[in-house]
Amino acid sequence: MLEISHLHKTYRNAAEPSLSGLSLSFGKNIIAGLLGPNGAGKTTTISIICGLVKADSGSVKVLGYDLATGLEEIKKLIGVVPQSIALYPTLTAVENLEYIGKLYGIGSRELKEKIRLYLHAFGLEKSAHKAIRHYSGGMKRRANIIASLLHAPELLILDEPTAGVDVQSRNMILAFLQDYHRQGHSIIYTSHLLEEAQQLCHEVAIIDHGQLVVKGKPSNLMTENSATSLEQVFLHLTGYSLRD
Ligand SMILES: Nc1ncnc2c1ncn2[C@@H]1O[C@H](COP(=O)(O)OP(=O)(O)OP(=O)(O)O)[C@@H](O)[C@H]1O
Repeated sequence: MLEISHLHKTYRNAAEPSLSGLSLSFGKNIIAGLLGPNGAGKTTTISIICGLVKADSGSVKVLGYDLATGLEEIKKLIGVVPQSIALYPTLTAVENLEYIGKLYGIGSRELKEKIRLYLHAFGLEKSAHKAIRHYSGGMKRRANIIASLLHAPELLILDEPTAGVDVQSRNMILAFLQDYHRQGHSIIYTSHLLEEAQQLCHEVAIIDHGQLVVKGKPSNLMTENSATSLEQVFLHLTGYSLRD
């Protein structure tokens, strides 16, 4: 589903590159984890994949389409859940979702039904007509995910979807991701919660300083590094020094 080759990116006025020849690939129909310490380049990579940021060089293929020539096709096939909440705070969940669904050209009957189903699935039906600014952190995150699902993306990309939410919301979000995968979709997600990634992901790529450190199945990485957890593998390979 994803092939990244020799990706370089240095932001304007930045002293250091954010990506320094990153190469990695993930096969189709898996839950993949993109992991790394703060500043490793995860969000930059996601932003390039979805066309928000332009790489300086290198190539990216998403679901068989080359980013350089097929961005419009790619946009139709992927859903991106950003780290920050991308909803209008003064609008209700239904108003936000209707607006986003219309941007995707979804017919109004189908859209209403999808919104109803997803609000129910994400436990938000009672707050459907409440302004987003009155939502709790967990509710905002759940609504943020629905916004990226309305067009039924083949590949769902989520940037720290479970950051800062309570255990109940986290549990719900992870169960949804597993269900979405079972329905035949692919998922790429980033997280700093390595126990979560170990349980959820079929494959993980650990990146640091804008380069791939290692990629593989969590269980294989643990065996290869004589570790009993993915967190041990992560610390072993990326070190203990603070990054800020
Ligand atoms: N718009 C920008 N302008 C300049 N530098 C940036 C910009 N966005 C990110 N960076 C820098 O690029 C590097 C990689 O950042 P990025 O956000 O991709 O890392 P990350 O792995 O997602 O980190 P985190 O886990 O903290 O979210 C960091 O050094 C960051 O400061």
